[in-house]
Amino acid sequence: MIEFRSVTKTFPDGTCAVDDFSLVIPARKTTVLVGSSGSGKTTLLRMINRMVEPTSGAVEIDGESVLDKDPVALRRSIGYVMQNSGLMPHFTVIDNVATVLRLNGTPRRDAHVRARELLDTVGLDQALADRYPSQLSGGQQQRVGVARGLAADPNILLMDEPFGAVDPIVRTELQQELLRLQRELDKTVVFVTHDIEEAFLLGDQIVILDKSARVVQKGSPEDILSAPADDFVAAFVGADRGKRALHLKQTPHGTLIVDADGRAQGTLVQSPASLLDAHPPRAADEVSVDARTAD
Ligand SMILES: Nc1ncnc2c1ncn2[C@@H]1O[C@H](COP(=O)(O)OP(=O)(O)OP(=O)(O)O)[C@@H](O)[C@H]1O
Repeated sequence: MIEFRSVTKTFPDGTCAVDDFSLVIPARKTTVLVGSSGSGKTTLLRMINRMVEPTSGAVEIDGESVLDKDPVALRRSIGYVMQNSGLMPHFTVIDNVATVLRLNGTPRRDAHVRARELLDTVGLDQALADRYPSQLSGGQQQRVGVARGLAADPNILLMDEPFGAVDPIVRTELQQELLRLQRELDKTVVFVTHDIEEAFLLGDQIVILDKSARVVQKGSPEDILSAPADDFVAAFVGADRGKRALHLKQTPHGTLIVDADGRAQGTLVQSPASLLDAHPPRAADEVSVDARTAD
């Protein structure tokens, strides 16, 4: 478990990136920090591995302040994946993945064996092992970045907009891979994005941030969608528009589900009434219809 307690970060130029931020990040779940540019997401992430130190307050991992840990050892024990992969251009793929293991003292041969296993883990062809980063596509580079982040088998994986710079198709592929990896590896993942769709897809816990990392709302995707805390969140998650604003439409052949533009999104395969009879709701978010999507 990671915990922020009343954390503030003011940079030397006076910029207050984070103001009195508190949050519990549960172990073995994915927590997504989502907010617009400059809301302090990266600063929060970097305070976990001490790449940035708080001005006041505490960041704890399993009850121990990160400030009591050796910063280098701490950084090597936490996986970190950046937007532009952050690979070393003059290192081959295999050497990039093996870097942390080598720094931790693993002999070269063993580090390479483990690095090759990691290429499999992230779905990369072994044939790419001896290439340089510039000889890979953006999506492949991000996979190498993830493999490198996982190399030391960290309990915690920090991911800073890791799929921000790849095209939408590859992005969807990488998101699905991350969901698969998370099911297999069971890490504590802290993921930063400004994309609410990505947050809803990947997050067990979503934290919506405004300027200076003010927490506007936190909860599961269901919590947030069913009860947006205010107009800012409702607008941010698009609860009232597009494919999230769904209506039932009766047709001669059955009930359709249409979006805000009237486009068919799916069919109703079980009526809400029979669903409710079978499973009385405990919370508003459980009142849902079983829809077969059109695409
Ligand atoms: N080293 C620094 N010195 C001064 N100000 C900084 C520094 N790093 C970040 N900031 C400022 O702190 C604020 C938060 O930055 P941060 O990078 O954490 O936001 P972010 O939400 O991750 O943004 P983005 O989505 O654009 O990456 C911004 O106003 C930024 O300009």
